[in-house]
Amino acid sequence: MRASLIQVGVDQQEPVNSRRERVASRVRSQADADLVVLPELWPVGAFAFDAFEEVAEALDGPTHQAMSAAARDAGVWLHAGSVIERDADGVLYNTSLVYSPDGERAAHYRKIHRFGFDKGEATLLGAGTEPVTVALPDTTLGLATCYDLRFPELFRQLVDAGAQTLVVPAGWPARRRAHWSLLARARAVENQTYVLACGTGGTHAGVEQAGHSVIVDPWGEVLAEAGPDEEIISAELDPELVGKVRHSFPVLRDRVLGLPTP
Ligand SMILES: O=C(O)CCC(=O)C(=O)O
Repeated sequence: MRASLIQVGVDQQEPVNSRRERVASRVRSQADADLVVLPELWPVGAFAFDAFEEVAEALDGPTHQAMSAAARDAGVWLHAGSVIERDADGVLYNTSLVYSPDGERAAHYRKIHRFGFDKGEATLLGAGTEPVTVALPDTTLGLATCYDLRFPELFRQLVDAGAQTLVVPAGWPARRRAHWSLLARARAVENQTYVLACGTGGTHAGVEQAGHSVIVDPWGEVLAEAGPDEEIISAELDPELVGKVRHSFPVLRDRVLGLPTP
């Protein structure tokens, strides 16, 4: 199973509509992949808070239209990264979208852990409340977004629900790049899963992005890693490797649950 991560360079000089078309054509260029992954909030930029209201869209909005068509044309499963979603009550969310190869939206996931402490996303957006897994023919995806990467309990919940490939779109800042790379590998090792961590490149809203998207296998080996700018990385995933690693080194079996509070 071939996975491609498109590390989109987000430049605010590029109009959102142009970026949508450009990214859709990059998705179409990956027709030899089974699964294509895009980053967090690539239409607007994860730190372009001032633009969130303006670009907010319904679940069937312009990004949905473009990504559904691109997935169908390429014949791939597409994790289309995330958009600023506006729901029927006017609440905004950071929402990831997943499409099947026939262009149907297979799932959406509203980011649970909002970043910014008392600023930015944490004050502008509503919080998701539901972990989401998506069954593909060869693997089950567990969905998380950017700051979620710091919360291992969410990933354990996804693994308990059957996730074998954890997908993490992000807009991670360059100044904490070491955390990004470390946590992506840690989530793979501790959960014995593939991790597909897809960030953005370039600089937007004055925040230099880490880039360095990475594909990690269930033993913690890095199969592919991007540099800082727009780039596509790919790797072959062996759907049987998750089971093999869990069988030969059965750490998950040794979990001790329900310990008393000290
Ligand atoms: O946790 C971090 O250091 C970065 C998180 C972030 O940028 C985000 O969730 O948008």
